[in-house]
Amino acid sequence: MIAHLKKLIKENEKLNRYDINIEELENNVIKLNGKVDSWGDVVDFGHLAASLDQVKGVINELYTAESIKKNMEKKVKINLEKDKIIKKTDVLIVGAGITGSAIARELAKYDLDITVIEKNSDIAEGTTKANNGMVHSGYAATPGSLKAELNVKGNAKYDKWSKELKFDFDRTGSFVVGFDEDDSAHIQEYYEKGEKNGVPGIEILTGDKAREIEENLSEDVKSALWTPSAGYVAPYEVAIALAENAVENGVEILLDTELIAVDNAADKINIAYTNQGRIECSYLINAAGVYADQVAEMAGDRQFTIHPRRGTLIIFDKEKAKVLKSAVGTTPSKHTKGGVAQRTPEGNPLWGPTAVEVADKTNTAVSQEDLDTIINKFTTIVGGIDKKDMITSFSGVRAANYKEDFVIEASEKIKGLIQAAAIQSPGLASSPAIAEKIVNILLNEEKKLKLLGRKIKKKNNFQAERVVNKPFHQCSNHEKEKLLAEDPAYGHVICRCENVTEAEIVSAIHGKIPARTVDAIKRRTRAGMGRCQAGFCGPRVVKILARELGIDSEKITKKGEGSNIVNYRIKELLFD
Ligand SMILES: O=P(O)(O)OC[C@H](O)CO
Repeated sequence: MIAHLKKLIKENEKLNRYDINIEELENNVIKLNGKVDSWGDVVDFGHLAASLDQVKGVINELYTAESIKKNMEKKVKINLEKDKIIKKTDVLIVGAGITGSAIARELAKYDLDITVIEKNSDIAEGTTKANNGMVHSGYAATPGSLKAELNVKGNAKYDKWSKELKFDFDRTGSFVVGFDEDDSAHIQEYYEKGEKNGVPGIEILTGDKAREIEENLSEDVKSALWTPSAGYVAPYEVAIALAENAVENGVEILLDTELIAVDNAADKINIAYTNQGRIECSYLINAAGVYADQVAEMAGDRQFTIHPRRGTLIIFDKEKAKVLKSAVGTTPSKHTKGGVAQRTPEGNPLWGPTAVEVADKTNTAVSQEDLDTIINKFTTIVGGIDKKDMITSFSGVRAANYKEDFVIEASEKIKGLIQAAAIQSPGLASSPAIAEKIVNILLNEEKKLKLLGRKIKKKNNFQAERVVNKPFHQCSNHEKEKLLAEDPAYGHVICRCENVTEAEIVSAIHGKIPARTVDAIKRRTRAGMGRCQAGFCGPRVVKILARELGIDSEKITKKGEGSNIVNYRIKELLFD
Protein backbone atom coordinates (compact mmCIF):
# COMPACT_ATOMS: atom_id res chain seq x y z
CA MET A 1 0.00 0.00 0.00
CA ILE A 2 2.79 2.45 0.89
CA ALA A 3 4.49 1.92 -2.46
CA HIS A 4 1.20 2.59 -4.19
CA LEU A 5 0.68 5.78 -2.18
CA LYS A 6 4.15 7.01 -3.00
CA LYS A 7 3.51 6.43 -6.68
CA LEU A 8 0.24 8.31 -6.47
CA ILE A 9 1.89 11.18 -4.64
CA LYS A 10 4.59 11.52 -7.27
CA GLU A 11 2.10 11.39 -10.09
CA ASN A 12 -0.25 13.89 -8.55
CA GLU A 13 0.30 17.46 -9.56
CA LYS A 14 -2.13 19.00 -7.16
CA LEU A 15 -0.13 18.51 -3.98
CA ASN A 16 0.97 22.09 -3.74
CA ARG A 17 -2.50 23.04 -2.56
CA TYR A 18 -1.40 21.81 0.87
CA ASP A 19 2.01 23.53 0.69
CA ILE A 20 3.63 20.24 1.44
CA ASN A 21 7.21 19.51 0.68
CA ILE A 22 7.17 16.25 -1.28
CA GLU A 23 10.26 14.97 0.48
CA GLU A 24 8.80 15.63 3.89
CA LEU A 25 5.60 13.98 2.82
CA GLU A 26 7.39 10.91 1.57
CA ASN A 27 9.38 10.69 4.79
CA ASN A 28 6.19 10.80 6.78
CA VAL A 29 4.59 8.16 4.64
CA ILE A 30 7.69 6.03 5.07
CA LYS A 31 7.40 6.50 8.83
CA LEU A 32 4.03 4.83 8.57
CA ASN A 33 5.55 1.91 6.70
CA GLY A 34 5.30 -1.37 8.53
CA LYS A 35 2.86 0.03 11.07
CA VAL A 36 -0.10 0.30 8.78
CA ASP A 37 -2.39 -2.63 8.21
CA SER A 38 -5.52 -0.88 7.17
CA TRP A 39 -6.94 2.39 6.03
CA GLY A 40 -8.23 2.97 9.58
CA ASP A 41 -4.64 2.82 10.85
CA VAL A 42 -3.62 5.53 8.42
CA VAL A 43 -6.33 7.73 9.84
CA ASP A 44 -5.20 7.09 13.40
CA PHE A 45 -1.58 7.82 12.54
CA GLY A 46 -2.73 10.87 10.68
CA HIS A 47 -3.76 12.53 13.88
CA LEU A 48 -0.52 12.07 15.76
CA ALA A 49 0.94 15.33 14.52
CA ALA A 50 0.13 18.22 12.25
CA SER A 51 2.40 17.02 9.49
CA LEU A 52 0.89 13.56 9.63
CA ASP A 53 -2.53 15.16 9.59
CA GLN A 54 -1.56 16.70 6.28
CA VAL A 55 -0.32 13.35 5.07
CA LYS A 56 -3.70 11.92 5.80
CA GLY A 57 -5.36 14.72 3.87
CA VAL A 58 -3.28 14.06 0.83
CA ILE A 59 -3.73 10.31 1.01
CA ASN A 60 -7.44 10.77 1.44
CA GLU A 61 -7.53 13.11 -1.52
CA LEU A 62 -5.52 10.85 -3.74
CA TYR A 63 -7.73 7.91 -3.00
CA THR A 64 -10.88 9.92 -3.47
CA ALA A 65 -9.69 11.44 -6.71
CA GLU A 66 -8.67 8.09 -8.07
CA SER A 67 -11.94 6.40 -7.22
CA ILE A 68 -14.06 9.30 -8.47
CA LYS A 69 -12.21 9.25 -11.77
CA LYS A 70 -12.85 5.55 -12.19
CA ASN A 71 -16.51 5.82 -11.18
CA MET A 72 -17.10 8.77 -13.41
CA GLU A 73 -15.60 7.08 -16.42
CA LYS A 74 -17.81 4.07 -15.81
CA LYS A 75 -21.01 5.87 -14.89
CA VAL A 76 -20.88 8.66 -17.44
CA LYS A 77 -20.52 6.11 -20.17
CA ILE A 78 -23.65 4.34 -19.01
CA ASN A 79 -25.50 7.57 -18.57
CA LEU A 80 -24.54 9.11 -21.86
CA GLU A 81 -25.80 6.00 -23.56
CA LYS A 82 -29.19 6.67 -21.96
CA ASP A 83 -28.89 10.35 -22.85
CA LYS A 84 -32.05 11.21 -21.00
CA ILE A 85 -32.61 14.88 -20.27
CA ILE A 86 -34.46 15.33 -17.00
CA LYS A 87 -34.68 19.08 -17.23
CA LYS A 88 -33.01 22.40 -17.91
CA THR A 89 -32.63 24.67 -14.94
CA ASP A 90 -30.93 27.95 -14.06
CA VAL A 91 -29.49 26.79 -10.74
CA LEU A 92 -28.79 23.26 -9.64
CA ILE A 93 -28.22 22.74 -5.91
CA VAL A 94 -26.50 19.49 -5.00
CA GLY A 95 -27.58 18.30 -1.57
CA ALA A 96 -30.79 18.74 0.42
CA GLY A 97 -29.49 18.98 3.95
CA ILE A 98 -29.89 22.11 6.01
CA THR A 99 -27.46 24.06 3.79
CA GLY A 100 -28.93 23.07 0.41
CA SER A 101 -32.50 23.54 1.66
CA ALA A 102 -31.72 26.98 3.12
CA ILE A 103 -30.08 28.08 -0.11
CA ALA A 104 -33.00 26.77 -2.18
CA ARG A 105 -35.49 28.71 -0.08
CA GLU A 106 -33.43 31.92 -0.17
CA LEU A 107 -32.91 31.68 -3.93
CA ALA A 108 -36.64 31.05 -4.39
CA LYS A 109 -37.13 34.75 -3.60
CA TYR A 110 -35.77 35.44 -7.08
CA ASP A 111 -37.04 34.89 -10.56
CA LEU A 112 -34.99 31.74 -11.18
CA ASP A 113 -35.63 28.15 -12.13
CA ILE A 114 -34.13 26.17 -9.25
CA THR A 115 -33.62 22.42 -8.92
CA VAL A 116 -32.27 20.55 -5.91
CA ILE A 117 -30.90 17.03 -6.28
CA GLU A 118 -30.44 14.75 -3.29
CA LYS A 119 -28.93 11.31 -3.57
CA ASN A 120 -30.84 10.04 -0.54
CA SER A 121 -34.54 9.26 -0.39
CA ASP A 122 -35.42 12.24 1.79
CA ILE A 123 -34.44 15.74 2.89
CA ALA A 124 -31.89 15.89 5.74
CA GLU A 125 -30.97 12.22 5.37
CA GLY A 126 -27.20 12.90 5.60
CA THR A 127 -25.32 14.89 8.23
CA THR A 128 -28.31 17.10 9.10
CA LYS A 129 -30.46 14.38 10.63
CA ALA A 130 -27.78 13.56 13.20
CA ASN A 131 -26.98 17.14 14.19
CA ASN A 132 -27.68 17.90 17.86
CA GLY A 133 -29.89 20.85 16.95
CA MET A 134 -27.87 23.44 18.84
CA VAL A 135 -28.21 26.95 17.46
CA HIS A 136 -24.88 28.16 18.76
CA SER A 137 -24.36 31.74 19.89
CA GLY A 138 -20.90 32.13 18.29
CA TYR A 139 -18.37 32.07 21.14
CA ALA A 140 -16.19 29.28 19.71
CA ALA A 141 -15.41 30.46 16.20
CA THR A 142 -12.07 32.11 15.49
CA PRO A 143 -12.65 35.85 15.02
CA GLY A 144 -12.33 36.82 11.39
CA SER A 145 -13.35 33.36 10.14
CA LEU A 146 -16.44 32.68 8.06
CA LYS A 147 -17.76 30.62 10.95
CA ALA A 148 -17.51 33.65 13.25
CA GLU A 149 -19.19 36.00 10.80
CA LEU A 150 -22.02 33.70 9.81
CA ASN A 151 -22.75 32.08 13.18
CA VAL A 152 -23.76 35.29 14.93
CA LYS A 153 -25.65 36.61 11.90
CA GLY A 154 -27.41 33.29 11.33
CA ASN A 155 -28.37 32.84 14.96
CA ALA A 156 -30.10 36.24 14.97
CA LYS A 157 -32.32 35.20 12.05
CA TYR A 158 -33.76 32.11 13.71
CA ASP A 159 -36.77 33.85 15.32
CA LYS A 160 -37.96 35.05 11.92
CA TRP A 161 -37.29 31.67 10.32
CA SER A 162 -39.14 29.85 13.07
CA LYS A 163 -42.16 32.16 12.77
CA GLU A 164 -42.34 32.01 8.97
CA LEU A 165 -41.52 28.35 8.54
CA LYS A 166 -43.39 27.18 11.63
CA PHE A 167 -40.83 25.03 13.37
CA ASP A 168 -40.10 24.88 17.08
CA PHE A 169 -37.22 27.02 18.29
CA ASP A 170 -36.34 27.49 21.95
CA ARG A 171 -33.91 30.33 22.60
CA THR A 172 -32.90 29.09 26.03
CA GLY A 173 -29.31 30.28 26.27
CA SER A 174 -26.29 28.09 26.75
CA PHE A 175 -23.52 27.52 29.26
CA VAL A 176 -19.96 26.33 28.97
CA VAL A 177 -19.16 25.09 32.44
CA GLY A 178 -15.80 24.94 34.20
CA PHE A 179 -14.50 22.94 37.13
CA ASP A 180 -10.88 24.03 37.48
CA GLU A 181 -8.32 26.58 36.36
CA ASP A 182 -7.78 24.97 32.98
CA ASP A 183 -11.49 25.25 32.29
CA SER A 184 -11.48 28.86 33.48
CA ALA A 185 -8.76 29.65 30.94
CA HIS A 186 -10.87 28.08 28.16
CA ILE A 187 -13.92 30.00 29.34
CA GLN A 188 -11.95 33.25 29.31
CA GLU A 189 -10.74 32.48 25.80
CA TYR A 190 -14.29 31.72 24.62
CA TYR A 191 -15.48 34.94 26.27
CA GLU A 192 -12.89 37.02 24.42
CA LYS A 193 -13.68 35.33 21.10
CA GLY A 194 -17.40 35.76 21.72
CA GLU A 195 -16.97 39.48 22.43
CA LYS A 196 -14.98 39.93 19.21
CA ASN A 197 -17.57 37.94 17.27
CA GLY A 198 -20.38 40.13 18.61
CA VAL A 199 -22.22 37.49 20.67
CA PRO A 200 -25.02 39.37 22.44
CA GLY A 201 -25.23 39.23 26.25
CA ILE A 202 -22.13 37.08 26.70
CA GLU A 203 -20.82 36.95 30.28
CA ILE A 204 -18.85 34.82 32.69
CA LEU A 205 -20.80 33.70 35.75
CA THR A 206 -19.77 32.10 39.02
CA GLY A 207 -20.93 28.54 39.65
CA ASP A 208 -23.57 29.78 42.12
CA LYS A 209 -24.93 32.32 39.67
CA ALA A 210 -25.08 29.63 36.97
CA ARG A 211 -26.99 27.32 39.34
CA GLU A 212 -29.57 30.08 39.88
CA ILE A 213 -30.43 29.68 36.18
CA GLU A 214 -29.82 25.92 35.93
CA GLU A 215 -30.54 24.30 39.28
CA ASN A 216 -29.36 20.78 38.40
CA LEU A 217 -25.82 21.89 37.59
CA SER A 218 -23.23 20.05 39.67
CA GLU A 219 -21.97 21.79 42.82
CA ASP A 220 -18.49 21.22 41.39
CA VAL A 221 -19.11 23.74 38.60
CA LYS A 222 -17.03 26.77 39.61
CA SER A 223 -17.55 29.12 36.66
CA ALA A 224 -19.54 29.26 33.45
CA LEU A 225 -19.74 31.14 30.19
CA TRP A 226 -23.33 32.24 29.61
CA THR A 227 -24.68 33.24 26.19
CA PRO A 228 -28.44 33.92 26.23
CA SER A 229 -28.80 33.92 22.44
CA ALA A 230 -28.17 30.16 22.01
CA GLY A 231 -31.13 27.90 21.34
CA TYR A 232 -32.13 24.58 19.91
CA VAL A 233 -34.24 23.14 17.13
CA ALA A 234 -34.89 19.75 15.56
CA PRO A 235 -32.45 20.09 12.62
CA TYR A 236 -34.36 17.78 10.27
CA GLU A 237 -37.55 19.72 11.01
CA VAL A 238 -35.87 22.97 9.98
CA ALA A 239 -34.48 21.43 6.78
CA ILE A 240 -37.87 19.95 5.83
CA ALA A 241 -39.60 23.26 6.59
CA LEU A 242 -37.12 25.13 4.38
CA ALA A 243 -37.41 22.59 1.58
CA GLU A 244 -41.22 22.56 1.72
CA ASN A 245 -41.35 26.32 1.61
CA ALA A 246 -38.91 26.29 -1.30
CA VAL A 247 -41.28 23.89 -3.11
CA GLU A 248 -44.21 26.19 -2.29
CA ASN A 249 -42.23 28.87 -4.10
CA GLY A 250 -41.55 26.85 -7.23
CA VAL A 251 -38.33 24.95 -6.46
CA GLU A 252 -38.17 21.38 -7.74
CA ILE A 253 -36.57 18.78 -5.47
CA LEU A 254 -35.45 15.49 -7.00
CA LEU A 255 -34.79 12.81 -4.39
CA ASP A 256 -32.86 9.59 -5.07
CA THR A 257 -30.92 11.61 -7.64
CA GLU A 258 -27.15 11.36 -7.39
CA LEU A 259 -24.62 13.53 -9.20
CA ILE A 260 -22.11 11.35 -10.99
CA ALA A 261 -20.31 13.72 -13.35
CA VAL A 262 -20.25 17.28 -14.57
CA ASP A 263 -19.64 18.57 -18.08
CA ASN A 264 -17.46 21.64 -17.54
CA ALA A 265 -16.27 22.16 -21.11
CA ALA A 266 -14.84 25.64 -21.71
CA ASP A 267 -14.33 25.88 -17.93
CA LYS A 268 -17.97 26.42 -17.18
CA ILE A 269 -20.82 24.43 -15.72
CA ASN A 270 -22.90 23.01 -18.58
CA ILE A 271 -24.47 19.68 -17.72
CA ALA A 272 -24.83 17.70 -14.49
CA TYR A 273 -25.04 13.96 -15.11
CA THR A 274 -27.06 12.10 -12.52
CA ASN A 275 -28.14 8.51 -12.03
CA GLN A 276 -31.57 9.60 -13.34
CA GLY A 277 -30.36 11.38 -16.45
CA ARG A 278 -28.85 14.74 -17.27
CA ILE A 279 -29.70 18.22 -16.09
CA GLU A 280 -28.60 21.23 -18.05
CA CYS A 281 -27.76 24.13 -15.77
CA SER A 282 -25.93 27.44 -15.66
CA TYR A 283 -25.00 27.40 -11.98
CA LEU A 284 -24.14 24.48 -9.74
CA ILE A 285 -24.16 25.08 -6.00
CA ASN A 286 -22.22 22.48 -4.10
CA ALA A 287 -24.00 21.83 -0.80
CA ALA A 288 -23.17 18.14 -0.72
CA GLY A 289 -22.10 17.85 2.93
CA VAL A 290 -19.49 15.15 3.49
CA TYR A 291 -19.40 14.55 -0.26
CA ALA A 292 -18.70 18.20 -1.14
CA ASP A 293 -15.05 17.50 -1.99
CA GLN A 294 -16.13 14.80 -4.43
CA VAL A 295 -18.70 17.10 -6.02
CA ALA A 296 -16.08 19.87 -6.30
CA GLU A 297 -13.73 17.38 -7.94
CA MET A 298 -16.39 16.37 -10.46
CA ALA A 299 -17.17 20.01 -11.19
CA GLY A 300 -13.51 20.65 -11.88
CA ASP A 301 -12.27 22.79 -8.99
CA ARG A 302 -11.51 21.12 -5.72
CA GLN A 303 -9.54 23.16 -3.22
CA PHE A 304 -10.40 21.25 -0.06
CA THR A 305 -10.75 17.79 1.40
CA ILE A 306 -13.56 16.67 3.65
CA HIS A 307 -12.33 14.32 6.35
CA PRO A 308 -15.29 12.75 8.08
CA ARG A 309 -15.58 13.30 11.82
CA ARG A 310 -18.16 11.18 13.55
CA GLY A 311 -20.34 12.41 16.39
CA THR A 312 -22.56 10.23 18.55
CA LEU A 313 -25.64 11.51 20.37
CA ILE A 314 -27.81 9.99 23.09
CA ILE A 315 -31.50 10.80 23.50
CA PHE A 316 -33.32 10.27 26.80
CA ASP A 317 -36.95 9.83 27.75
CA LYS A 318 -39.18 12.89 27.72
CA GLU A 319 -40.04 12.11 31.33
CA LYS A 320 -36.74 13.81 32.09
CA ALA A 321 -37.63 16.98 30.18
CA LYS A 322 -37.40 19.17 33.28
CA VAL A 323 -33.85 18.23 34.22
CA LEU A 324 -32.38 21.09 32.17
CA LYS A 325 -33.79 24.39 30.95
CA SER A 326 -30.86 25.55 28.86
CA ALA A 327 -27.97 23.92 26.99
CA VAL A 328 -24.92 23.03 29.07
CA GLY A 329 -21.65 22.54 27.24
CA THR A 330 -18.17 21.59 28.33
CA THR A 331 -14.79 23.12 27.51
CA PRO A 332 -13.07 21.94 24.32
CA SER A 333 -11.42 18.59 23.81
CA LYS A 334 -9.79 17.02 20.75
CA HIS A 335 -11.67 17.90 17.55
CA THR A 336 -14.66 19.42 19.39
CA LYS A 337 -15.70 22.58 21.12
CA GLY A 338 -16.92 20.32 23.87
CA GLY A 339 -20.36 18.80 23.34
CA VAL A 340 -23.59 19.78 25.05
CA ALA A 341 -26.29 18.46 27.36
CA GLN A 342 -29.52 20.01 26.13
CA ARG A 343 -33.12 19.20 25.22
CA THR A 344 -34.84 18.68 21.93
CA PRO A 345 -37.72 21.10 21.33
CA GLU A 346 -40.09 18.22 22.21
CA GLY A 347 -38.44 17.87 25.62
CA ASN A 348 -36.14 14.86 25.25
CA PRO A 349 -32.79 15.43 26.94
CA LEU A 350 -30.05 15.03 24.31
CA TRP A 351 -26.34 14.64 25.10
CA GLY A 352 -23.30 14.72 22.87
CA PRO A 353 -21.79 14.65 20.32
CA THR A 354 -18.46 12.88 20.52
CA ALA A 355 -15.81 13.72 17.91
CA VAL A 356 -13.97 10.80 16.32
CA GLU A 357 -12.11 10.98 13.01
CA VAL A 358 -13.21 8.15 10.71
CA ALA A 359 -12.00 7.10 7.28
CA ASP A 360 -15.36 6.29 5.79
CA LYS A 361 -17.98 8.96 5.12
CA THR A 362 -20.72 6.43 5.76
CA ASN A 363 -19.35 5.31 9.12
CA THR A 364 -22.23 6.20 11.43
CA ALA A 365 -21.66 3.35 13.84
CA VAL A 366 -22.21 3.80 17.57
CA SER A 367 -19.51 2.30 19.77
CA GLN A 368 -19.64 1.50 23.46
CA GLU A 369 -16.68 3.85 23.87
CA ASP A 370 -18.68 6.73 22.34
CA LEU A 371 -21.60 6.05 24.66
CA ASP A 372 -19.37 5.80 27.74
CA THR A 373 -17.62 9.05 26.79
CA ILE A 374 -20.93 10.89 26.68
CA ILE A 375 -22.39 9.37 29.83
CA ASN A 376 -19.20 9.91 31.84
CA LYS A 377 -18.82 13.48 30.65
CA PHE A 378 -22.33 14.71 31.31
CA THR A 379 -23.32 12.81 34.45
CA THR A 380 -20.59 14.78 36.23
CA ILE A 381 -22.22 18.04 35.13
CA VAL A 382 -25.96 17.50 35.35
CA GLY A 383 -27.85 15.55 37.98
CA GLY A 384 -31.14 13.71 37.55
CA ILE A 385 -30.49 11.57 34.47
CA ASP A 386 -29.23 8.04 34.37
CA LYS A 387 -28.24 5.50 31.69
CA LYS A 388 -31.57 3.73 32.10
CA ASP A 389 -33.37 6.83 30.80
CA MET A 390 -31.73 6.43 27.38
CA ILE A 391 -34.18 5.71 24.59
CA THR A 392 -31.83 5.78 21.62
CA SER A 393 -28.38 6.68 20.35
CA PHE A 394 -27.10 7.39 16.87
CA SER A 395 -24.17 8.91 15.01
CA GLY A 396 -23.67 11.36 12.18
CA VAL A 397 -20.57 12.48 10.32
CA ARG A 398 -19.40 16.09 10.28
CA ALA A 399 -18.07 17.56 7.02
CA ALA A 400 -14.76 18.79 8.45
CA ASN A 401 -11.98 20.24 6.28
CA TYR A 402 -8.36 20.98 7.20
CA LYS A 403 -8.84 24.73 7.47
CA GLU A 404 -11.67 24.09 9.93
CA ASP A 405 -13.71 26.83 8.30
CA PHE A 406 -16.60 26.99 5.87
CA VAL A 407 -15.80 27.18 2.15
CA ILE A 408 -18.32 29.63 0.72
CA GLU A 409 -17.16 31.06 -2.57
CA ALA A 410 -17.49 31.15 -6.32
CA SER A 411 -14.90 29.07 -8.11
CA GLU A 412 -12.25 31.15 -9.82
CA LYS A 413 -11.63 28.34 -12.26
CA ILE A 414 -15.04 27.01 -13.29
CA LYS A 415 -17.67 29.59 -14.21
CA GLY A 416 -20.99 28.88 -12.54
CA LEU A 417 -19.60 26.71 -9.74
CA ILE A 418 -20.34 27.96 -6.24
CA GLN A 419 -19.19 26.14 -3.13
CA ALA A 420 -21.16 25.92 0.13
CA ALA A 421 -18.85 23.31 1.59
CA ALA A 422 -17.15 22.14 4.78
CA ILE A 423 -20.23 23.13 6.71
CA GLN A 424 -19.72 21.62 10.11
CA SER A 425 -20.68 23.14 13.45
CA PRO A 426 -21.84 25.92 13.76
CA GLY A 427 -23.37 25.23 10.35
CA LEU A 428 -26.92 24.84 11.60
CA ALA A 429 -26.85 28.20 13.41
CA SER A 430 -25.11 29.81 10.44
CA SER A 431 -27.41 28.40 7.75
CA PRO A 432 -29.67 31.48 7.34
CA ALA A 433 -26.58 33.65 6.82
CA ILE A 434 -24.85 31.05 4.62
CA ALA A 435 -27.91 31.02 2.36
CA GLU A 436 -27.91 34.82 2.07
CA LYS A 437 -24.19 34.89 1.34
CA ILE A 438 -24.53 32.28 -1.40
CA VAL A 439 -27.39 34.22 -3.00
CA ASN A 440 -25.25 37.38 -3.03
CA ILE A 441 -22.37 35.46 -4.56
CA LEU A 442 -24.64 34.10 -7.30
CA LEU A 443 -26.13 37.52 -8.06
CA ASN A 444 -22.63 39.02 -8.31
CA GLU A 445 -21.37 36.17 -10.47
CA GLU A 446 -24.27 36.64 -12.87
CA LYS A 447 -23.54 40.37 -13.13
CA LYS A 448 -19.96 39.50 -14.02
CA LEU A 449 -20.34 36.34 -16.13
CA LYS A 450 -23.83 36.72 -17.64
CA LEU A 451 -24.34 32.96 -17.76
CA LEU A 452 -28.11 33.39 -17.71
CA GLY A 453 -27.93 36.56 -19.75
CA ARG A 454 -30.81 38.33 -18.05
CA LYS A 455 -31.35 40.48 -15.02
CA ILE A 456 -32.32 38.39 -11.98
CA LYS A 457 -35.26 40.10 -10.34
CA LYS A 458 -36.73 39.61 -6.89
CA LYS A 459 -40.17 37.98 -7.08
CA ASN A 460 -43.09 39.96 -5.73
CA ASN A 461 -45.12 36.83 -4.99
CA PHE A 462 -42.67 35.01 -2.71
CA GLN A 463 -44.66 33.23 -0.02
CA ALA A 464 -42.56 33.37 3.15
CA GLU A 465 -45.02 31.50 5.37
CA ARG A 466 -45.01 27.72 5.11
CA VAL A 467 -48.45 26.11 4.99
CA VAL A 468 -48.42 23.26 7.51
CA ASN A 469 -50.91 21.55 9.79
CA LYS A 470 -50.53 21.64 13.54
CA PRO A 471 -49.98 18.16 15.06
CA PHE A 472 -53.40 16.72 15.97
CA HIS A 473 -52.52 16.25 19.65
CA GLN A 474 -51.70 19.95 19.92
CA CYS A 475 -55.12 20.99 18.55
CA SER A 476 -57.90 22.35 20.76
CA ASN A 477 -60.95 20.13 21.33
CA HIS A 478 -62.91 22.23 18.87
CA GLU A 479 -60.19 21.86 16.21
CA LYS A 480 -60.01 18.11 16.85
CA GLU A 481 -63.76 17.71 16.42
CA LYS A 482 -63.62 19.57 13.12
CA LEU A 483 -60.74 17.43 11.82
CA LEU A 484 -62.44 14.20 12.95
CA ALA A 485 -65.60 15.16 11.11
CA GLU A 486 -63.52 15.67 7.95
CA ASP A 487 -61.48 12.47 8.32
CA PRO A 488 -62.14 9.69 10.87
CA ALA A 489 -58.51 8.56 10.49
CA TYR A 490 -57.66 11.36 12.96
CA GLY A 491 -59.30 9.11 15.53
CA HIS A 492 -56.88 6.26 14.85
CA VAL A 493 -53.69 6.64 16.89
CA ILE A 494 -50.76 4.83 15.25
CA CYS A 495 -47.85 5.99 17.42
CA ARG A 496 -48.97 5.81 21.03
CA CYS A 497 -45.78 7.27 22.51
CA GLU A 498 -45.96 10.45 20.44
CA ASN A 499 -49.74 10.51 19.78
CA VAL A 500 -49.54 10.42 16.00
CA THR A 501 -52.70 9.58 14.07
CA GLU A 502 -53.20 7.67 10.83
CA ALA A 503 -54.51 10.81 9.10
CA GLU A 504 -51.25 12.65 9.85
CA ILE A 505 -49.18 9.78 8.47
CA VAL A 506 -51.28 9.63 5.31
CA SER A 507 -50.94 13.38 4.94
CA ALA A 508 -47.13 13.12 5.21
CA ILE A 509 -47.07 10.42 2.52
CA HIS A 510 -48.95 12.72 0.14
CA GLY A 511 -47.29 15.93 1.32
CA LYS A 512 -45.38 18.62 -0.58
CA ILE A 513 -42.25 16.50 -0.35
CA PRO A 514 -43.81 13.05 -0.08
CA ALA A 515 -42.53 10.88 2.77
CA ARG A 516 -41.91 7.49 1.18
CA THR A 517 -39.85 5.77 3.86
CA VAL A 518 -40.36 4.92 7.50
CA ASP A 519 -37.70 7.44 8.55
CA ALA A 520 -39.25 10.16 6.39
CA ILE A 521 -42.57 9.57 8.17
CA LYS A 522 -40.75 9.73 11.50
CA ARG A 523 -39.10 13.07 10.67
CA ARG A 524 -42.40 14.64 9.61
CA THR A 525 -44.75 13.25 12.27
CA ARG A 526 -42.53 11.91 15.12
CA ALA A 527 -44.09 8.43 14.73
CA GLY A 528 -41.42 6.11 16.16
CA MET A 529 -39.50 8.75 18.10
CA GLY A 530 -40.94 7.90 21.51
CA ARG A 531 -40.02 5.62 24.37
CA CYS A 532 -40.76 2.37 22.49
CA GLN A 533 -38.78 3.51 19.42
CA ALA A 534 -41.33 2.22 16.88
CA GLY A 535 -41.85 -1.14 18.59
CA PHE A 536 -45.59 -0.57 18.38
CA CYS A 537 -46.08 1.77 15.42
CA GLY A 538 -43.28 0.51 13.14
CA PRO A 539 -45.18 -2.35 11.44
CA ARG A 540 -48.32 -0.22 11.24
CA VAL A 541 -46.43 2.57 9.48
CA VAL A 542 -45.06 0.01 6.99
CA LYS A 543 -48.59 -1.16 6.28
CA ILE A 544 -49.93 2.37 5.77
CA LEU A 545 -47.01 3.27 3.50
CA ALA A 546 -47.57 0.16 1.38
CA ARG A 547 -51.28 0.88 1.09
CA GLU A 548 -50.88 4.57 0.23
CA LEU A 549 -48.02 4.05 -2.24
CA GLY A 550 -49.77 1.04 -3.80
CA ILE A 551 -46.77 -1.26 -3.38
CA ASP A 552 -46.03 -4.44 -1.43
CA SER A 553 -44.83 -4.05 2.14
CA GLU A 554 -41.60 -5.85 1.16
CA LYS A 555 -40.74 -2.78 -0.93
CA ILE A 556 -41.06 -0.34 1.98
CA THR A 557 -37.70 0.81 3.29
CA LYS A 558 -36.40 2.46 6.41
CA LYS A 559 -34.35 5.05 4.49
CA GLY A 560 -34.15 4.18 0.82
CA GLU A 561 -32.63 1.50 -1.36
CA GLY A 562 -31.22 -1.49 0.51
CA SER A 563 -32.94 -0.80 3.84
CA ASN A 564 -36.08 -2.89 3.32
CA ILE A 565 -37.82 -3.80 6.54
CA VAL A 566 -39.93 -6.80 5.59
CA ASN A 567 -38.08 -9.58 3.76
CA TYR A 568 -41.09 -11.72 2.92
CA ARG A 569 -44.57 -12.31 4.27
CA ILE A 570 -45.53 -15.47 6.07
CA LYS A 571 -49.02 -14.12 6.71
CA GLU A 572 -50.93 -10.89 6.26
CA LEU A 573 -50.29 -8.07 8.73
CA LEU A 574 -53.46 -8.41 10.76
CA PHE A 575 -53.39 -5.45 13.09
CA ASP A 576 -54.98 -2.17 12.26
O1 LIG B 1 -18.26 19.09 18.43
P1 LIG B 1 -18.35 20.29 17.53
O2 LIG B 1 -17.45 21.40 17.93
O3 LIG B 1 -18.20 19.90 16.10
O4 LIG B 1 -19.82 20.85 17.72
C1 LIG B 1 -20.88 19.99 17.47
C2 LIG B 1 -22.16 20.56 17.98
O5 LIG B 1 -22.54 21.72 17.35
C3 LIG B 1 -22.12 20.82 19.43
O6 LIG B 1 -23.27 21.45 19.84
